[in-house]
Amino acid sequence: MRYAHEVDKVRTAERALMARLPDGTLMSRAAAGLASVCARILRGGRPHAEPGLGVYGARVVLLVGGGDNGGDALYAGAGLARRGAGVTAVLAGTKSHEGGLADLRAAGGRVLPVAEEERVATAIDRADLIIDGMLGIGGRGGLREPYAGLARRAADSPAIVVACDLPSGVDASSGQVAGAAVRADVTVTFGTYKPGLLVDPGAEHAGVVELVDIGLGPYLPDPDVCAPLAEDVAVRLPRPTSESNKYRRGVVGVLAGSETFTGAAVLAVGGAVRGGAGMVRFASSEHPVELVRQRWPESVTTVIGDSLDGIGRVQAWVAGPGLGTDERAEALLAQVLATDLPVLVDADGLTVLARRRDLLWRDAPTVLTPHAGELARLLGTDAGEIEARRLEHVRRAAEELTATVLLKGSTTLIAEADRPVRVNPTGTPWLATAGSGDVLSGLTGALLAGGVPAIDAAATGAYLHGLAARLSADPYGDGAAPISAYDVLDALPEAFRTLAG
Ligand SMILES: NC(=O)C1=CN([C@@H]2O[C@H](COP(=O)(O)OP(=O)(O)OC[C@H]3O[C@@H](n4cnc5c(N)ncnc54)[C@H](OP(=O)(O)O)[C@@H]3O)[C@@H](O)[C@H]2O)[C@@H](O)CC1
Ligand SMILES: Nc1ncnc2c1ncn2[C@@H]1O[C@H](COP(=O)(O)OP(=O)(O)O)[C@@H](O)[C@H]1O
Ligand SMILES: [K+]
Repeated sequence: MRYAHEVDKVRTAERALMARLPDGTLMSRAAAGLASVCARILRGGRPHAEPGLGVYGARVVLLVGGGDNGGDALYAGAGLARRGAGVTAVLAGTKSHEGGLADLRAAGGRVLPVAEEERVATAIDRADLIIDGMLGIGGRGGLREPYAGLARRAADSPAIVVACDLPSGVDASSGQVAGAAVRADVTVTFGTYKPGLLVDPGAEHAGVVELVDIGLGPYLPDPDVCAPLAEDVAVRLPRPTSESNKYRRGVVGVLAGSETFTGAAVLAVGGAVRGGAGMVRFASSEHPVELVRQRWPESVTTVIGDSLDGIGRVQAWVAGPGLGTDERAEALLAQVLATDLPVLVDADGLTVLARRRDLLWRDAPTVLTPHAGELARLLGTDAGEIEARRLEHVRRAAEELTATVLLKGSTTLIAEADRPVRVNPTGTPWLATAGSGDVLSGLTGALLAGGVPAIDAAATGAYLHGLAARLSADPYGDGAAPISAYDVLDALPEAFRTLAG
């Protein structure tokens, strides 16, 4: 698991640790870690194969802000200068860290005030590696000048950009980017991950994130956000044993589809079948039932009117994809939510819930899987607000709706009240294709029916779904192609194997 802490918690832990250490120890640990990652990059090691020219003679530019983030960059620059790099510090703050500046000068580094525009521009354009030390966890809001201009120039340079602690302009606690921000190839972060490095839009500005241990661990409280690694997810996968039978593996009920929308039902049932359900019971009107029977003959289907009576026993429900939003849909959804079973509500089901939030007053686990537009309807705000501050909104939704909320999008987030928000690390933008969300609902429903707790089912479902999409869009890791929701379904067995293997 990768754990992330918000700024106030990082600062409290840093204070507690600093009180036990000689002055400057933490900064020198941070700077040494940063310098060693930069040296590795210059030598051509992972994660970058280029430029591989070594540290000696490499042209390194430091973008230095007025705070301690600039101090880290200056000390790291001094370390690289001592190994033979040609280091130029561009001083962009109203002041600069004195100790760091003295160390860089003593190591033979060059210093340029930001006002020397032409020389600064030339240095950035010719750099092999740029360290962004403008703002760290002290940054607030979008970058102001001259930082914003330097960030733009760095983006146009062919140099590898390494962010110190976090890309300047990214809000450390939320991942919000309010205006100009640095786009890094690699971010070297200190002590713990920051939520803004894991959650978009911040995450996509951070590139590959490397954590440098500065000894903060024992002083950090529970994390605010965490991102599971493959092994964390693998242990949660339900696996059949010799004791298993189809009922014990979990029977999932799927209430989806309507005369108008049939495809969503076929895809949701497919997700449940491929998600490892022992049996899928599908309830809908005539046309979708006919199509599901043709495509998934292994499912048990029932044509229903406005009652679910006689469907048979299930251990969890998936309700909503293609269901419609009329009174019949509302009545059926109400019946599902009146059970004491885990229920996942998606798509049209969420639109119905936006006007019937009372249906969520229940004791059994409820998982909601909205995209930003659906969550906006549920919370009475607009999708742009949600996209800009995903973390805040997914937390708010989990609390207000008393449910496990999986917010889909460029980084899928999963929240439950009083627990760290989980960030899904898999996925690809190619997944943004109609119907792929229906696959996720069926898949997650199968995990719920298999007895996986709601937050783990949602996190595991999102992980497998994103992995299947990657395997299908870019199976050889050498170039991606567009995929359909069906391709995601077809890649699910491979995703399970990859994870379990
Ligand atoms: N503490 C420790 O033990 C350790 C800390 N470490 C390092 O310290 C870093 C935190 O350092 P920090 O607290 O000095 O804040 P930092 O991010 O450098 O700059 C804040 C300054 O920027 C300014 N500013 C803010 N927003 C702005 C904007 N949008 N656009 C332009 N300017 C803006 C703001 O100025 P103001 O607006 O207040 O005038 C403020 O003065 C941390 O990330 C890590 O790298 C490591 O060494 C490990 C040990
Ligand atoms: N920019 C993106 N990057 C990665 N994944 C994305 C992006 N946008 C959407 N997705 C994913 O694509 C899927 C789309 O689901 P959804 O919006 O419900 O579509 P549908 O309702 O048509 O099935 C979700 O799993 C979502 O997380
Ligand atoms: K930075």
